[in-house]
Amino acid sequence: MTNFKRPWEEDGSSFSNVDLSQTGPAETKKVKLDVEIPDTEMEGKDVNGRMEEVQGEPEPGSETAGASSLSTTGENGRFRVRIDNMNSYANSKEILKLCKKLEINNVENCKKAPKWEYAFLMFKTEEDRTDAIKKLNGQEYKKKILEATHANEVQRAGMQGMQGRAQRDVAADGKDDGRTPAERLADQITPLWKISYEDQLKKKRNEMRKAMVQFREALTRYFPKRFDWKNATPPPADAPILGTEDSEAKAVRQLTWLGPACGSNKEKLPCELLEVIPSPAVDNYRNKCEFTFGWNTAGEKVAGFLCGSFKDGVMTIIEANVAKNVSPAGAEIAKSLTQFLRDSPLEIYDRIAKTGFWRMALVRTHRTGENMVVMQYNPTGVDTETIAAAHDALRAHFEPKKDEAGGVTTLLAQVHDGSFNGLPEDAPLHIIYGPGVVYETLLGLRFRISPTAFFQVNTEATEVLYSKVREWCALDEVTAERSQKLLKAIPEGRMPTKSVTAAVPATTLVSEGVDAATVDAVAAEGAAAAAPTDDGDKAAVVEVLPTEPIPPHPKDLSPPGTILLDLCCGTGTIGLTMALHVKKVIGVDMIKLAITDAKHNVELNGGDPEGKIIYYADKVEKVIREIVHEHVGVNDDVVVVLDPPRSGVYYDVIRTIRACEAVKRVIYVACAANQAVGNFVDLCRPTSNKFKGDPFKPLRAQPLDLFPHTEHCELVVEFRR
Ligand SMILES: C[S@@+](CC[C@H](N)C(=O)[O-])C[C@H]1O[C@@H](n2cnc3c(N)ncnc32)[C@H](O)[C@@H]1O
Repeated sequence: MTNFKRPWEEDGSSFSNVDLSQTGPAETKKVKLDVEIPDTEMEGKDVNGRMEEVQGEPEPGSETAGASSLSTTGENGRFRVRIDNMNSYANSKEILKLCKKLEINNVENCKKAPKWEYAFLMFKTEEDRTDAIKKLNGQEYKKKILEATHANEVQRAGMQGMQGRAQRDVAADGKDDGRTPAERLADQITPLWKISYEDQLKKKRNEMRKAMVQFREALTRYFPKRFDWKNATPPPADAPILGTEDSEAKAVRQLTWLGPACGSNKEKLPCELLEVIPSPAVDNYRNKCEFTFGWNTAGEKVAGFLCGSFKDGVMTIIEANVAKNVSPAGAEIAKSLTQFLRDSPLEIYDRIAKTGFWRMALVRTHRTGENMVVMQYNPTGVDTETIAAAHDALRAHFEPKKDEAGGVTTLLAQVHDGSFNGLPEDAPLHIIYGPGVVYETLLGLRFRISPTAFFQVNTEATEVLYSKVREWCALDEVTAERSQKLLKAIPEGRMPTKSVTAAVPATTLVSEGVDAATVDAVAAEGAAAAAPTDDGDKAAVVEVLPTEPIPPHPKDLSPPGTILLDLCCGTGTIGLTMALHVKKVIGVDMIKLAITDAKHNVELNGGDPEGKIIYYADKVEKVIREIVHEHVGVNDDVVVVLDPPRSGVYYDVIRTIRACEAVKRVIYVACAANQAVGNFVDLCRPTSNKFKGDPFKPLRAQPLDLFPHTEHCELVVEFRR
């Protein structure tokens, strides 16, 4: 049993985006965005909330596409050449070498992403560009004949650069494949829009299955080579460990559950993967959108979605109402924003030239009828009077209709001169009118949402998600288990045949470290759980002899109830929907405004007279140890709900969870299952110096569709140990 390697050591490549444990925090990684909707807070952010750096082609339809794009023309003094029929494996270095060989001078820059079959060269002068085209056109390179042309020209016609290019390019590009710009947008932001919802769900389940296969494969790599894990019988839980155990022996002992687990379902997955729960709302479900400002194909100012990608040289803004997932209220507000932009004397911001004023808007629309707009502008070079006038114009445009259906109930402005094309958490916000926040209801509770706080974008589906999480936290089960223990401890023969209320004298339960109040509370809880619900008067009171102490259940040593660690809690939604059923809720989120909301939400929903709800506004990896140390007793029952951003949590969070013996259940809510596999593996890998504590096992996995028409799917996995 030598040469044992951990999965991540063997082959980083196949798990490059899940190996949080070996490469350090995801914050250091560059992750290519793989989503279509650009505007969920954590979309595009790493576990530390910073923007992920996009490699290669920018996110289609996203703000990033515009931001990182190069000019398709002589913008900013650049004259561009497009080279087609390029071998997709060629890289920019090689192309620059070719230029040198062909004596093409003054190449300013070369742009070529791995899969592109074309490249762009940039020159300072028209002369250099013409010379390059002459030399490159018809040249054989890597067994292909190159075609070099002027990159698309722009007739600016008085427009800002990028949008002017967009107008022309979309028209030109649309001819290529016959799609209208609206269809292109739909393909970008709702790529599954053409297939039936039923087929979308099948496709999503298949993606979830693939992630679970990855998970299984990663686990099997801990076994010794040629170990027949599929047919091995797991050792009994209480089997003694003989002598010292090397890592492979440990893997065999701790992971052999995998064979029977895979054998128990026809897909051979480490646990049952349930069918996808559909979203109650299939269209118009988004309660939040970010609208980009620019020009449409007719050259008119518009607030909508950035369509196309830099790779195709296509950028334009498409009206929001063409997107299937935008709410009607959101589309109406986008229309109103469009009108505002057309009336405004201030220019739209040009991401290439970095000039202009109006940048983008965040729009939140809620079932409560409350709608928020955050209008972002670039203050550079604009005097204070003009800015004050811009605020006044905004107020004058939106406030009169604020009380009408679909009206903007609160309007804010964000000042932002940086290059990040979203709503930065730290850029100043001014409330122009209204409370500066909106409210939403979930499972009968009310939640306040600040502009930069995370809130799930599909409210109806979120209720389904949270109900599932609550169900799998099994809080009732813990109560029932505890009362079962109490009942079992009642001597045989004295057990009544009917349901009983176990009234346990405090003295019978007292054991080391347990005070009488705790014992009474445990007994009361057991009694309540065991009491008949339909036929109260049949309850018999059973007396337990003080001479026959009830063996303490580990959980009974602590005050009754469960501690819920709501890690990455946002505005506190998950924790608060369960607060009544637990003895403590500890929520953590790195966005300060989200935690301010969470605290406010506690008050909004009846307060916290017992002081059992505690929040940390910090990165979970920073505070998890402190939380465990401060709040968790060795015999507590702790359930962790982990709902991190796409890239998962830093592996140290998983290490701490594992090392805390009181954590018996982890409910992992993954918004990108394939990227959560690293965390899944770290929860379940055999015990080691790095990952102390018993491993968890996955019990079941439930996909839920929160994003119809897109490729995203939420996956809830229940882990226990
Ligand atoms: C997918 S959201 C879930 C939020 C919440 N559970 C909900 O359902 O609304 C992920 C949350 O993780 C937070 N987050 C991201 N990285 C974090 C980190 N390193 N530490 C703590 N919170 C983090 C984000 O601010 C965001 O609120």
